[in-house]
Amino acid sequence: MEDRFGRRINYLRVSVTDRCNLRCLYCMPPEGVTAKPREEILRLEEILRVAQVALQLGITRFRLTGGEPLLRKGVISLIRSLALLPGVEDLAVTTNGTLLARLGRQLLDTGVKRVNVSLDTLNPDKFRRITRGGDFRQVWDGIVEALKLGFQPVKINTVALRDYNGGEWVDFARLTLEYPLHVRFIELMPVGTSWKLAGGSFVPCGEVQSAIEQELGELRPVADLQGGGPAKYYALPGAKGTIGFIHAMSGHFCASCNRLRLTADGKIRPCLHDQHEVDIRSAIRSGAGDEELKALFYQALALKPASCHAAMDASSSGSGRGMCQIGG
Ligand SMILES: Nc1nc2c(ncn2[C@@H]2O[C@H](COP(=O)(O)OP(=O)(O)OP(=O)(O)O)[C@@H](O)[C@H]2O)c(=O)[nH]1
Ligand SMILES: C[S@@+](CC[C@H](N)C(=O)[O-])C[C@H]1O[C@@H](n2cnc3c(N)ncnc32)[C@H](O)[C@@H]1O
Ligand code: SF4
Ligand code: SF4
Repeated sequence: MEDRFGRRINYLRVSVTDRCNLRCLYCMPPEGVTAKPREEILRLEEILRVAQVALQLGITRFRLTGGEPLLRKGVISLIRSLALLPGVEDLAVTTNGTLLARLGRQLLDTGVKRVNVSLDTLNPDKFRRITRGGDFRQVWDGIVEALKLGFQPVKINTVALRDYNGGEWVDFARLTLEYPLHVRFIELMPVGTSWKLAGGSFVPCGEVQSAIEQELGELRPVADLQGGGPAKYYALPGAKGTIGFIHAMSGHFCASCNRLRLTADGKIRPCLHDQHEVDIRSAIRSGAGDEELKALFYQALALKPASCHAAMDASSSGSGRGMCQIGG
């Protein structure tokens, strides 16, 4: 599929649940988000149906996200079915890692080869603070298990937050010397309203890169790692892993955007930062055929903006769905 700006769209981010077992302060409000009633959430077979239609349209890469995707009942069997669909070239999961030690083996057996794990601090107390109660050890054990099992690449997503992990960027970078981990620093984005709690901690990736280079020497650019995302990758001399930067705010990458999103409640969302959505759930439930569902994808494609400068302005008030409801 190609959109009206000539961008090739071949990637669908699928949010399989709006629930999460953490409440990261920039993603969720302190009281959590009221989960949608179960009947509003796409059933597993409905997600598969959407994926089958997407494949017919040339979407070949899929990422499961959420909320916390590994919390969704039946997610392993969903992933196994997705992996078996003809034409799927890339299937990956973005997770907070809390269930990875437990489910890693089953996940690998589905055919998924790579995982992205979110981790914003290496300090258990800070981790508890940022995630409002999470256990650092669970996530770290999950990451170690993923490496042991042979997931490749294992990427770490770290939102750069001056007041919360400002002293740790170099420690994260050092991880790539010791482990074949790919640490990506992400700029905080104004999505929903919760990000505002951490808004004052926004740091551009350039500053993180300078801090790392000052301490550990120049970062050399490396070829893109396996993936379909916007990160730019670098490495330290002799490192086993890489360091990536996702300049979502300071140098956005909309001109090469390749993706659509499917929310847990069955809406195709053309852009992370734009409130437009196309309801595919109602169509599926009223018995629409593949051609009608394809038409909804084209409708979403037509709504895809060239970029979202206004919404991505850090001074934006933020509204609409939060990251945990869109899937990042
Ligand atoms: N602005 C913007 N941010 C995005 C987009 N896609 C992913 N991100 C952000 O990038 C961060 C990492 O996303 P991941 O779920 O790990 O996915 P990815 O980086 O696309 O994955 P790879 O395929 O491994 O490259 C998250 O904070 C996302 O919100 C996008 O299209 N636009
Ligand atoms: C919404 S989470 C969903 C998947 C899973 N629960 C996890 O944390 O990996 C996906 C990604 O979005 C990132 N994220 C959430 N809110 C963000 C924000 N306001 N700005 C930048 N990244 C954000 C998280 O750090 C995570 O890496
Ligand atoms: S970033 Fe992921 S783990 Fe943290 S609250 Fe949001 S959905 Fe949950
Ligand atoms: S902000 Fe929207 S257009 Fe830009 S890269 Fe993200 S999803 Fe694509």
